Amino acid sequence: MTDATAPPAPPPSAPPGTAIEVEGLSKKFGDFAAVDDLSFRVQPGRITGFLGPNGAGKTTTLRMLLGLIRPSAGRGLIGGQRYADLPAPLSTVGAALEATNFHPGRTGRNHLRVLAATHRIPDARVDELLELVGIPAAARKRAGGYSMGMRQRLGLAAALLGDPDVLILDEPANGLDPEGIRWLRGLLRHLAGGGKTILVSSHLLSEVEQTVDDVVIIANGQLVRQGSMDDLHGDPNTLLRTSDADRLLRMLREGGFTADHSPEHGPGALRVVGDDMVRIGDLALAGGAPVHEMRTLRTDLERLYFELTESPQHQNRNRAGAGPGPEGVGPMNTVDGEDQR
Ligand SMILES: Nc1ncnc2c1ncn2[C@@H]1O[C@H](COP(=O)(O)OP(=O)(O)OP(=O)(O)O)[C@@H](O)[C@H]1O
Repeated sequence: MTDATAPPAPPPSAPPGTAIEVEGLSKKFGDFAAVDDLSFRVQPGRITGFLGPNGAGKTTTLRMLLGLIRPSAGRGLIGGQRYADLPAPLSTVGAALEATNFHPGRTGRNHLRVLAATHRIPDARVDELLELVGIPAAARKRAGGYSMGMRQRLGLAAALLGDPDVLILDEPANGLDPEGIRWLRGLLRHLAGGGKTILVSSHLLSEVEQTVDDVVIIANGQLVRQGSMDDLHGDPNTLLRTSDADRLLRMLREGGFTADHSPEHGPGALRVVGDDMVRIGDLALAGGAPVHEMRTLRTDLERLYFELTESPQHQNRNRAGAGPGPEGVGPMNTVDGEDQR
């Protein structure tokens, strides 16, 4: 029987889950603004990469979100509340900030059991999590002998102990081998699929590129870009190579495509807006134009990331005057390249 006086159910479009909201967050250490008027939102059910070069202010931001240090201005909210005001922090937010803060003489399993006991979580949950993070046997050894990757896995298990709605992980892929990174990707995808809100920091876009749905990119404590990975990738184009470029270009335009010569890709190259290769290929075949190459052109994200975070405006304050960045990619490089896949 239904109660006619009951409040109506929330509309199905209301996003379930717990969002993270960062509003004008700042942190000064003396005169130094480690985080500077930073605002962004992290959506439930999605994995968000929190990206920025070393020293950009990622850890400081996460520490403020978790109430470990006090903001100089602004606030970080989890489900609309400051961390300190959460009635059930362990089941709201799980965090793994550093992979080193385990008692070296205690086994990983005991570490989790102690943590679990203080929150009346049964030991069975500990064993379940050790299975989940892939260290059921190793967790019976002392944590002091753990590799970085094992400490990361144990930290993740600790973060998941209270089955929280929100996961905040600082550089969780550090110390994991490629197989471990693939495993982590699968686990985070699974957790986000269950509605969890996941914020993962990294100083490498390439490390999280295949893992995250959204990105928040910061440099020198300030926001430089926020959006989905699709936004970051931009619209795909198609590169075509032919021995009869003028003719094929005419045919493509008559077929409704926006296209042009692309001399930077060599002789006979055409760039077509969009990636409808079936229609493009059919058009070329129908017109009898030989196609020697056809592939999708995408923004080179690694270059874009350096462009965003190392532009003259955002050049890393910790490396000012230190010359160009990794592999000679310096602030003067522009984002006109695409990857070759
Ligand atoms: N307690 C502190 N006192 C003074 N400066 C600090 C303090 N904590 C952090 N900083 C400085 O604030 C800046 C941001 O540091 P933070 O650790 O937040 O960067 P990060 O983006 O997490 O870098 P990384 O990727 O290297 O971990 C750095 O220049 C750092 O030296």
